[in-house]
Amino acid sequence: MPVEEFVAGWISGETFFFLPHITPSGRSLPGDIEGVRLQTQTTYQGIIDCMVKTYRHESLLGFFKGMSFPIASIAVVNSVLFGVYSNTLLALTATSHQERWAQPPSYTHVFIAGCTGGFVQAYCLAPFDLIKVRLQNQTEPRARPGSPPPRYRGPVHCAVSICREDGPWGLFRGAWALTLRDTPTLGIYFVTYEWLCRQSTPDRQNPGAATVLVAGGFAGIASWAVATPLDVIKSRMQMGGLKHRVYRGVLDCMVSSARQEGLGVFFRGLTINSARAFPVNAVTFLTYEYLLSSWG
Ligand SMILES: C[N+](C)(C)CCCC[C@H](N)C(=O)O
Repeated sequence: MPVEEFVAGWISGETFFFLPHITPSGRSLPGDIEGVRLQTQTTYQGIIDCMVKTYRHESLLGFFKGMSFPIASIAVVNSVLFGVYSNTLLALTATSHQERWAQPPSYTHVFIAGCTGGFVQAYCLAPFDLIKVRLQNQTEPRARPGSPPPRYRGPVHCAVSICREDGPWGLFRGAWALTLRDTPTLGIYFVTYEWLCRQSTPDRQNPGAATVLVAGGFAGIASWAVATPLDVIKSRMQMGGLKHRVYRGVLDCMVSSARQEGLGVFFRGLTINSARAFPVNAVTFLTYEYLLSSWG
């Protein structure tokens, strides 16, 4: 099993976060917290309102809540996604990454490989994502003398508390919704990327850097656009049992959210998810392709 795809996925997942001087405010972290809060809480009127309130109550640090853990986990998860995707394509089409532009696989194969990568990565992502969502939903201001301490003191404390309260399986709360979100949408992710690259590149040639950036960015937007309804459900299921109500399952969560808040609930966080998806995925694909081609 070729491992360079896993390594390239590992590095490319992280690159975006190491470019703060190039994209000072483009780091995806603030956007991420707004998305999660808009989806799970009903006190915000929109992105701007959520940002203003977060800043007022929690200062700038509020925007970075729950992010140290995901940054560490992004490398692992991206490595699993790209590694499993590429090795599944290898199994289906008997072409290695280097041969793939010259002998392009069918879109069906790309879709199946993307779904497989998405399915496997969802289970690696589940505990990290749960901890992120739980920490991001803590709206208490930073600890002040005399004020009650927040429920979770940090990622490790959060993980330990969940294990203590719900057992180790508690870390996989919402994992099924996450799998439903990621399996088809990562198929769409790779199909969009391949399709856009092939549209703007002469037959059987490697795409240029600009093409990879644009195709990667739009692949991110397309997959987030389709994933947003299930992203809302996933975040709500992960918060179940805390201040929020417990749902009997994915369907129950969908029906009762729609009944109480209207169909618009499924599009909460869509704008912010798409805005962060473009730069993150443009850089991810560019780094991935660059690394694999330079390793020959
Ligand atoms: C499947 N889903 C849409 C959820 C994510 C697809 C893109 C993955 C990328 N690491 C990102 O964070 O944007």
